[in-house]
Amino acid sequence: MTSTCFLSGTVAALIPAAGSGTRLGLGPKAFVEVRGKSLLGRSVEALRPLVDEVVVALPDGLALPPGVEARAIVGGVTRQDSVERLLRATSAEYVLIHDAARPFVPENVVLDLLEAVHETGAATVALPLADTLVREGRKGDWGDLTPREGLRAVQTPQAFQRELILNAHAQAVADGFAGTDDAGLVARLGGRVRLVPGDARLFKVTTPGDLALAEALAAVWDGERSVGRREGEVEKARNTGRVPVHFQGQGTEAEEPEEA
Ligand SMILES: Nc1ccn([C@@H]2O[C@H](COP(=O)(O)OP(=O)(O)OP(=O)(O)O)[C@@H](O)[C@H]2O)c(=O)n1
Ligand SMILES: C[C@](O)(CO)[C@H](O)COP(=O)(O)O
Repeated sequence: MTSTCFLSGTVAALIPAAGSGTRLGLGPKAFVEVRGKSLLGRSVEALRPLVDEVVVALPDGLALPPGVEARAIVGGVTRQDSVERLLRATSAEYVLIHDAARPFVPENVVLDLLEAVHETGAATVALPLADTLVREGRKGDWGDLTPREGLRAVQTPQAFQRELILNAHAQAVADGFAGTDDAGLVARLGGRVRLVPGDARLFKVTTPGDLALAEALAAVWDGERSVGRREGEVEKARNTGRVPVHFQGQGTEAEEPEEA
């Protein structure tokens, strides 16, 4: 059990990392390195101090990169399959589902999410849009303008009571519904999903251009860590009771572990 003031159960970070990275074109994306550290390693490193255990879904036949401290299982054919397997591989009361492909995770965002999930059972980070939005028309020309007010770009991490999101996944399978994220599976059943303000640094590394951006951001991000600023923030949060778990480093029991 946790020693939180706002969550009374264990929390597992579940990281789908079993994609093939087709759009990036450098092999399985989670293993691609930015300034000497894999995207997966960066995601695990950011979440591990804030949760009870970290479980990762990997492509069949691949092992965790050296130094990445997590439990690994074999992922599925789609992201949704991989997440469903991860959900069955933990018995934690709460889960934080996070794409390995989003390597920069500000801890204040995670703490906000965990606070929100206590109230609603489901929460995601979502970013207001800054650009004008238009649907492409004929011959690649300007089509219909889409008002951007109220629109949000959905990111990860997303936080859930595990039973709630397990049920939403089971219902999606039963309905043959393929979603693009997990919060949407709860929302399609009428469940409430709290939106927590996102962060531009949580962008998903998808195309080669994103990798260049990640390299540039990593230079700043790693610099902050090396002077202890980010760890200091976690310590401060822990001392004020904002970190929702004791972090003893122990895992929770898996229902159907399929070790990678
Ligand atoms: N069968 C799959 C497909 C995707 N993912 C994970 O889901 C996250 C988001 O997926 P995406 O960015 O689309 O990654 P890829 O599927 O690797 O990329 P692409 O679609 O370009 O092949 C990634 O961390 C990816 O590893 C997964 O665990 N299992
Ligand atoms: C889950 C997600 O990151 C939320 O924005 C996104 O939908 C994943 O999409 P992908 O095409 O599987 O990368």
